[in-house]
Amino acid sequence: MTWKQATDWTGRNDGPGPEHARWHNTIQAWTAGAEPGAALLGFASDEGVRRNKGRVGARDGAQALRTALSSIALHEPVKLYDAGDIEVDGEDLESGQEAFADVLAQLLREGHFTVGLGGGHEITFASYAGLARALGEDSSWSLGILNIDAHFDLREAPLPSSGTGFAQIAKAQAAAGRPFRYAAVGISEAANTKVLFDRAAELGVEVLLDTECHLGNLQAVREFIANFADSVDHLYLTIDLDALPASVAPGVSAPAGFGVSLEMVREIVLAAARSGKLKHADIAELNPLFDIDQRTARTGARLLNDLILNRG
Ligand SMILES: N=CN[C@@H](CCC(=O)O)C(=O)O
Ligand SMILES: [Mn+2]
Ligand SMILES: [Mn+2]
Repeated sequence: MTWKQATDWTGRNDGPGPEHARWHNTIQAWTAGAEPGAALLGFASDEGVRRNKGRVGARDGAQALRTALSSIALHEPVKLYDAGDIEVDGEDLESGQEAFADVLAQLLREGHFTVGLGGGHEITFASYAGLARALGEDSSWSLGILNIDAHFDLREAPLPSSGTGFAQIAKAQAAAGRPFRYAAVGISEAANTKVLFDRAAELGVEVLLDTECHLGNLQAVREFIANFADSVDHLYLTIDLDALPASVAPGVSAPAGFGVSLEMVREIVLAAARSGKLKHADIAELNPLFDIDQRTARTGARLLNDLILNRG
């Protein structure tokens, strides 16, 4: 594991001052004790997708998201920090997740809103571990996990992977005597076997299918998110870009044949951001090797920008 703290931010520059603000001339390298703001932490990992027999390349996802964020214009003052990347060494995913959790816990304790940049969806167990560390090891808090994803990622497998994250979290929460509160939104019946649906039911997972997530159903979807957020102390939002249609997000390991529209995913992201409960978010599965003209990276970057600017 390596913590690469310095990352480059460059982009179109139209001049000085807040009227020309973009991400690249606003974001600063994070230093300990900085005034609270939104802090990015990358997780450069291919190992979860490799173990899950997917097409690898997500390791470079965090940097591709930064490139896509760079020239996005900022219309209001915002404190943005980049805490760099935790780089997984070879097959040692577990040390990387541990290191990510450590740095994330420090950022959370310093009062930042934190944003994890994957990497495959194995980032979710690292995010959870960091949140658990920052919230404390007792059982006095409840954490709601809102996953926008075509997949449950509730696999039982000999090794942790990008497909096992929420099963790992369920076990860790049970071991700590805390409830497992998991809402999965955008789930595809075609992309999850009956075994996975049965496991989700056993674990009390709250589910919205991809076919239910459309703008005609906006009120019900908003209520689903609001009810879920109301029922927990803290919210963690995780966005797997493969929830989006393959035309919008081709640069992922497992592109969706149907998918949830970008408008709808943005509504879900905004509902989570405005809940007043959101502590941490991450975005996963961007694989630049399969992206077309930065389509997936730009979509992910826009969602992150809107999430960060709409926190309530
Ligand atoms: N991160 C999760 N990935 C999916 C991959 C499915 C596929 O390869 O089709 C899963 O394990 O279910
Ligand atoms: Mn996933
Ligand atoms: Mn997925």
